[in-house]
Amino acid sequence: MNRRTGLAGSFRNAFRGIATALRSEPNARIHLAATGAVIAAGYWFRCSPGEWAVIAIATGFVWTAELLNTAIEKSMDLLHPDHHPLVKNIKDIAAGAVLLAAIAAVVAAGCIFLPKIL
Ligand SMILES: Nc1ncnc2c1ncn2[C@@H]1O[C@H](COP(=O)(O)OP(=O)(O)OP(=O)(O)O)[C@@H](O)[C@H]1O
Repeated sequence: MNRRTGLAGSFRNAFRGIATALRSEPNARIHLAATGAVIAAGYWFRCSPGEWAVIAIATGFVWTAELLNTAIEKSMDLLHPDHHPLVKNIKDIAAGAVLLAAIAAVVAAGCIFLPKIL
């Protein structure tokens, strides 16, 4: 924690970072819509506390991957704006992390909601 910023300032900066990602990344807005849909489904199907815990972990995992991916993309754009095969590898690997997190979240959602629907 930055002493001059303080705890409230650190939270403000973190929320500002999330808002920046939401404004600049279409994928982050897709995650936001998906998060809203999953929360609505959780209420609709009256999920148990254990199911809510899985939903929270899976959703947080996807958001964490997306925000880190965005930070890596922006870092690379700042450090090396020109086309470079290594930048491509770095960005593709970061995007791969988001994809894996999203697949895991879809599997978790399927395990929770499919038995309630079928
Ligand atoms: N400087 C670069 N050099 C080489 N390839 C790049 C470079 N910038 C982007 N790319 C390629 O284009 C893809 C998309 O990069 P971009 O920075 O536009 O992210 P994005 O469109 O926000 O993608 P994402 O869906 O991963 O968030 C990268 O995964 C990479 O394959």
